[in-house]
Amino acid sequence: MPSNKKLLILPGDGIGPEVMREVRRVIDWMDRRRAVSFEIEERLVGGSAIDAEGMPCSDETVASAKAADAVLFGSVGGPKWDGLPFEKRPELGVLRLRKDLGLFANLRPAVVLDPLVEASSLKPDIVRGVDIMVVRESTGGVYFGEPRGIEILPDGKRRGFDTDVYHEDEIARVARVAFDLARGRRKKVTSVEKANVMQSGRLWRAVVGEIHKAEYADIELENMYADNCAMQLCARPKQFDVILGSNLFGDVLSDLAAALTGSLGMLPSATLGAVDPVTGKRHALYEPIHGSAPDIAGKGIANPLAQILSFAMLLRWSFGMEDDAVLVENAVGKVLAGGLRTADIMQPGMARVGTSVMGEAVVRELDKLAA
Ligand SMILES: NC(=O)C1=CN([C@@H]2O[C@H](COP(=O)(O)OP(=O)(O)OC[C@H]3O[C@@H](n4cnc5c(N)ncnc54)[C@H](O)[C@@H]3O)[C@@H](O)[C@H]2O)C=CC1
Ligand SMILES: CC(C)CC(=O)C(=O)O
Ligand SMILES: [Mg+2]
Repeated sequence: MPSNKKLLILPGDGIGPEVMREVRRVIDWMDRRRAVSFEIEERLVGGSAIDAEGMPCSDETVASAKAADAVLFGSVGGPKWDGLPFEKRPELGVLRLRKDLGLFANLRPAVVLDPLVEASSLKPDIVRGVDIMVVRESTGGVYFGEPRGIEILPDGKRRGFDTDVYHEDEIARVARVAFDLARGRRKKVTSVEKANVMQSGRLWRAVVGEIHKAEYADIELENMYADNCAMQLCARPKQFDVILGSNLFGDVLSDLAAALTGSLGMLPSATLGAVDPVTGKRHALYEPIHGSAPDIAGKGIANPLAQILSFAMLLRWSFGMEDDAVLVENAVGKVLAGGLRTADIMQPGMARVGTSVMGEAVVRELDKLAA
């Protein structure tokens, strides 16, 4: 008996709708071939929502996201909206969804797939076998802290300011997510901050240490300054298992980790809320870690694999469909092993393809794997 899963799809701007089109092929395949039926609603978000609805994320969209079993998100932003006042920018669409749905833990797996070892800008020996989970806090810190602004001083000069602020409970809950994940992996958490120069970083280190001591003595905890972590990610990435960081540090370090895998176009993510003790459900949003890539939007060359792998994370984390999540991941692996490459991961001797051909190839591999 097919079960209905409510899915809200928000393609967004730039390459968002282009890569989302390829995920729709995978969803259609799941609908056809597996015992699952997706009830899909699609809405605008980001710049396209500003143009049509006057705001980057309407109350109706937030309500739909809350009612859905999961949200699949593309990306927002672009030069067309760069001149808008700060409080009207497209990026506020995704920030609002994270905040209003309580999506505090952003899981960003950076896995170097064997066929792409040579696609990384780092030496093969350095990146082969890298498998890192970045856990980024995603509803607090400097992206949300008040006060913030740009003020004019008496001398006519401008002064810009933001506030990096964390309550200890915000640190504790995301730390538990990281430690729990590490328990199912290689049992190591590297917590990154700048405790040497930031008060919020001092609190971060203290709280993570307390949670570790009280609840996770079986896990190795390493504290590392964020700047050192950036260097270590390039020099010796295999030392890392789970990296835990604030909204800002997790954002920056996961883009860096993406470079190890070959491209930003390869990294999916899941942003999860707390499990409701009554219903056992949680809000969740799945998105690639990349943005709207205005430099390649409209050219049909964007890599859709991060978006497709985000759908695999959705199957795993929101719908408990582990086998199907692995099936999608294996299909992606097969396509790459077969030599197809979008421009961002192109290597000598491989076949360069566009966004649609890559999406079609994933569906063909799904057919073969499921035969
Ligand atoms: N969650 C979201 O919606 C995010 C939105 N943004 C927004 O996206 C816009 C562009 O930001 P950028 O800093 O340029 O970051 P970006 O991630 O959009 O692009 C950075 C570079 O990576 C390349 N790239 C990204 N995704 C790719 C893919 N799937 N296939 C091939 N190449 C890919 C781009 O072509 C570009 O050269 C901005 O408005 C930014 O605020 C940025 C990050 C996240
Ligand atoms: C709000 C986003 C544009 C921030 C970002 O870069 C991200 O979440 O990856
Ligand atoms: Mg980012």
